[in-house]
This record gives sequence, C-alpha cells and structure tokens, in this order.
Amino acid sequence: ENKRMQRLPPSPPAIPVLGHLHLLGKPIHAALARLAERYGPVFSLRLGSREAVVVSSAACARECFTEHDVCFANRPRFPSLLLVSFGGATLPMCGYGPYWRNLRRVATVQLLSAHRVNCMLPTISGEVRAMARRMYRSAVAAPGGAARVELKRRLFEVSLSALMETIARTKTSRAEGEADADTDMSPEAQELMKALDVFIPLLSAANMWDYLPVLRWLDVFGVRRKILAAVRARDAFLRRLIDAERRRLDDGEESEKKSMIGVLLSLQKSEPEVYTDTTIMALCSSMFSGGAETTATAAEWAMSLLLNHPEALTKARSEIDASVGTSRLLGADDVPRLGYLRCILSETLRLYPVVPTLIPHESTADCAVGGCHVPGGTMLLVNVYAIHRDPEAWADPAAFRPERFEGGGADGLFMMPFGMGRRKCPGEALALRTLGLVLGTLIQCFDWGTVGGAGEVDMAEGVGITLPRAVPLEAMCRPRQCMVGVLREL
Ligand code: HEM
Repeated sequence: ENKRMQRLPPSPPAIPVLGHLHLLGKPIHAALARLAERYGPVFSLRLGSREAVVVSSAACARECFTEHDVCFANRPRFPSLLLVSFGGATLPMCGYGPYWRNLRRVATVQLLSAHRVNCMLPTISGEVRAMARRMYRSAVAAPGGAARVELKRRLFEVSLSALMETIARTKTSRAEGEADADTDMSPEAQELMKALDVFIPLLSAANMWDYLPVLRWLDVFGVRRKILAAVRARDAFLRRLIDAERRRLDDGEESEKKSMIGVLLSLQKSEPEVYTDTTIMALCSSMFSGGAETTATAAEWAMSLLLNHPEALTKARSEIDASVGTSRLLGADDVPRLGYLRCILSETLRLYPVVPTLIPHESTADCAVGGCHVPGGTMLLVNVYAIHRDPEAWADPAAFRPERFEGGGADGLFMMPFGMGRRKCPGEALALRTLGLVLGTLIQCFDWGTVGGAGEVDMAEGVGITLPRAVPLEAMCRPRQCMVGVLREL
C-alpha cells in the first residue's frame, strides 16, 4: 500500500477548494507545459472537485492510447456540457459503452468513411468554388483590385456550409440567385450560427460549474436559463432539417448523393428504436460541433503561416501550376497529388494542433502511466501542443518548415493532432480533404499580402476550445493575373 502511494504522479502544492484550478493560466496548454517542465511528463492536478492527470510526452501518450486505450476511453461528465449535448448523447461527449460503440460505428462506417467522403467531394468543391468566386468579385470591386478579406470569417463560413450541405443537402431547397450575397453562409448555416453564437461564449463561463459545483447550485447569472433557450433554438432547427430531408425521401427522391441525415433516416426505417430522431439530432450536432470550427481554425493558421513564409507559398503554387495548370480550377482529384501542400498541412497541425489538449478522457479503472499510479475516475489531459514541440524529437521545433515532412523525413516522429486510439477523431479524412481543397484553391487563385503592408502577421494565440488566433486573420487578396480567365467564369 505504502509503495503504491509513493508512485502517485507528482503534483504541485494545492490550495483549499480550488485545488490547482488557479494554476490553469490561459492558454491552458501553455500553463500545462510550464508545469510539465517542473513536474515531468506525468503529473496530477486537482481541479476543484475533479482529479486530473496531465500527460506531456509522446511515449506516455502512446501508452495511454495503446495499452490503456480501453481504460481511458471514457469521457468525464461535465454538467455544463450535458445541457448542450442531449444529456451527454453526442459522439464526442458520450461515455464509453454500447451506445458510444453504435454511434461511433455509424459515424465511421456510414457517415465519414473514405467512400462517403469521396461522395461528398463534389459538394465541398462547390462550396469552395463559391468562396473563390465571391473573393474574386470583391477584389474586382475594390480600389486597386485587391480586397481586404476577413479570412477567419470566410474560412469558417465555407467549412460550415460544406458541412451543412453534406449533412442536410440544403442547397436543393434553395435558389441559386442568393449566391450573390457577400457571405459564404447559406441561410441554414446562418440560422445555426445564431444559436451557437449564444451558447458557446456562455459555455466557458458555465464550465467553471464543472469544477466548482457550488456555482451551479447558485446559478448566479442565470446562465443555465440562457443556454437552454439557445439549445431549444438549435434543436428546433435540427428538427426542421430532418423533417425536410424526410419529406424529400418520402417523395421518392432517391439520390446517390444522400446526405448524412438521409443515410440516418434509411437506418431509422429498419431500426426505428435505435435510430430515433433524438439520436439523429445528436449525431448531426456532433458533426457540426466537431467539424466546422476545427477545420476553419486549421485553415486560418495555415494561411497565417503562409503569409509569414511567402517562400513556402511560392513553392506550393509552383507545384499546383505544374500539376493543375492555370486554365482550370484545382479540383478534389488534384489534391492527393500535391505533396508539398500536404507537408504544409502537416506542419500547420504540428505547430497548431487545433484541439491542443484533446477532448478530456476519463479512466474507468486503476492503471499505471509512465510508472505512476492513476486511479480509476481520473480525468486525462494530453498536452498535444507540447508533444508536437518537444525539442528532443523535433529539430528547431518552433520553426515552420514543411520540408521536414518531405520524402518521409518525419517518419517515425510522433504526431497526434486528431488524437489516437478508439476515441480518435473520425473526421480526419474529411478534414484533410476539405483543408487541401480550401488551401489549394486560395493558393492557386490569389496573391496574398498583409493588411496595410504590415510586415508580419501576429501569431499570438487566443483563448478557446479550439486554439484560436488572438486576432482573427485578415489579409489582402488579389486575383492572380493568369487565373482571371478562370475566376471570371466561376
Ligand atoms: C482539422 C480538423 C480537425 C481536428 C484537428 C480534429 C481533432 C479532433 C480531436 C483531437 C478529437 C479528440 C480525440 C480524443 O478525444 O482523443 C476529435 C474528436 C472528434 N472529432 Fe474531430 N477534428 C477535426 C475535424 C473533424 C471533422 C471534420 C469532424 C466531422 C465532421 C470531426 C468529428 C469529431 C467527432 C465526432 C469526435 C469525437 C469522437 C469520439 O469521441 O468518439 N472532427 N477531433
């Protein structure tokens, strides 16, 4: 017994009630990295009422998600998140067990498989093409032929709209004329955003409840009531998407390009008790919350890095010009051939893994990590950000050098921007295909510059769940002369 006590992970001095909550400076991955320097690759924290273990080395992370993968496959139940996740029924939030296994199987086999992603590509290309068209038009209308573009907003809108299309096929119910509005969001995407915009900021406040239950009992600011109102709006919206798709299917509109909701409704026909409307809503909600902000944020970091490294942008563009040419727009089929573009994506996700400490896991039994005893019911945080910048593994870890991935140069080095093990991101293939298309198109069609000719883009990191930039990226966008013919025709 005594021996086991000695092998508990080291832990900084705690204070009453808060435990170590006060040590979680922002951004949290940076605070955790500082603690790891002092306490090592496995240390433990008490966050209010919760016990947590923080893992900051590749070896220990691997151990967690191979040997102890089943043990750590559970998720902590956060009361604040239960409010927005159908009582913890979404794929990212639900506990490990038969319910999760079924949802996960549907997601990987039916919704996000390589085959399904291939079927989605024309839809995604369509959204990306529409983005290029709008950027071209605003550049033509701007003084000097270069438009000031809020890339952050555009990238979010294009990833949300692409997702909206693959989930619900809303375009089929929409007139083309609306395409002229200066937004990349469909009316449906805008409606969803309205609900999300209300509860996402409230959630980070409500998150303190999860550690300090006393706040929840007090509900001092009526946060709960406001969140519930926004959740009701979101749910009504999701229900309308489902009803619309059900009507289309009932009308006998069988399409090869079935939306995710269409796929789920077919499953509902054969197993109505498993695929209830609520389960379908929870799965759609999982896709929106897992896919839109992450993809947009990764694209935003990639463009920021390219603005600061024009030589990499030039190299990527030469590759595109050689492989695609300038007489047509790059398409989904071209992306797999663009090796350097893929290196840029890898290097971006290494430096800015957009889910920097993964989604918290929780152990269901006692186990040992890095030789330390971790009791069952402990929350696990993996500092992916720190692992990706480990100077022991990566030469010059803070430098943006896509070349390190060329010719298998980084083979054997360990990255996990999408996590690892059975809880790994099921959307990786979709995310990488979307990112390749979006970045490839932006590089092929436009010359990019900083706003006001300011030297460098500021790379400061902000605070949020998906490693946001401190300042949303804006840039000057000028159509490439040799692409004007193509852009004009879009
Ligand atoms: C660059 C884009 C993306 C990144 C970096 C990313 C990263 C991650 C990470 C790190 C996790 C947590 C893994 C863990 O807990 O160990 C995760 C989970 C998840 N992601 Fe992604 N993701 C991205 C895009 C997407 C997309 C496009 C979708 C779907 C449309 C998606 C759906 C999900 C879902 C449903 C989960 C929960 C899986 C589970 O708990 O079983 N993600 N993602």
